[in-house]
Amino acid sequence: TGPNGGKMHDDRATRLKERIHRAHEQGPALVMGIVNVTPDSFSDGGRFEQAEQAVEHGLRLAAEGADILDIGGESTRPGAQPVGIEEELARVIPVIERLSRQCDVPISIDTSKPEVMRAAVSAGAAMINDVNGLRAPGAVATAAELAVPVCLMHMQGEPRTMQARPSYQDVVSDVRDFLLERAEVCQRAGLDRANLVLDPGFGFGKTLEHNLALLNALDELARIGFPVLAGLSRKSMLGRITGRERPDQRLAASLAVALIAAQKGAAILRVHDVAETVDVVKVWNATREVSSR
Ligand SMILES: Nc1nc2ncc(COP(=O)(O)OP(=O)(O)O)nc2c(=O)[nH]1
Repeated sequence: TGPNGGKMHDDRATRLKERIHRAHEQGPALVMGIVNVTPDSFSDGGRFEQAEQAVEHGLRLAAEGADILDIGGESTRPGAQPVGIEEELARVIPVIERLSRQCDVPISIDTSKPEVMRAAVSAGAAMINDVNGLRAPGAVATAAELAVPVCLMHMQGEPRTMQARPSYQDVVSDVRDFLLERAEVCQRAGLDRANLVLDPGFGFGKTLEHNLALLNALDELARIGFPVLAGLSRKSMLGRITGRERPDQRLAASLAVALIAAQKGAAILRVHDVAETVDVVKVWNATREVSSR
């Protein structure tokens, strides 16, 4: 990207950082729409069809009111197999390039690989979302160099094995300590504290009880001093509670936990169902304004 390209990214990243902090300090929560560019997320079209469908999906979520679009090329579902760098780049970069040109909703790259972070920001992404908390070699240095908002998420183990036997001394304090330690490491490496977002990682090495304890303690996490991102949408924990086997049957449960997370001070809600979640946040926000008059 030329100098102005870089400038554009900086502006988008700076504006996004400010919006995240406003959501953290005074609400309402921002809605982050999920755009998965993984073979299992679309009908078995080829590479081009996949990118087309992902761009269309992103544009639809933007039209529904998404404040951020989270683009991911590697499934992190329990049991998921890792994806190589070239494959991940081939999936997400074309989508980010097209989306960042066709709509002005800021884009977040959902990746743990430094090379993908760099290429995605060059292609127009304004945020990094790392389920691995920047623990890959070179990830912290790369994020420091890119200087965009970064979500640090807690995961116990790795997607392939994390749900085998999750165990904690005390899940809330263990997760909080991990996130604070990652935030410390990032700040020591030169990341701007104002760019850091923390995420307890619902479903990432947690039993249902662990997930519910973390949801109940979300206000405690939100008081640590960093904006909090909550990713609960359609997750299997909701299936356990409601008996809804299929993710697309979990809209009501997803909206319930989105409201709970918003009320507990989450700054960003990462969801599949953008239009519905935007309405939930609007209704909640309207009641807040009345009470403050
Ligand atoms: N920051 C953050 N990023 C995430 N990325 C992927 C998934 C995986 O969610 P899953 O339902 O397995 O798949 P997806 O939501 O990508 O369809 N969850 C999170 C999360 O909770 N927080």
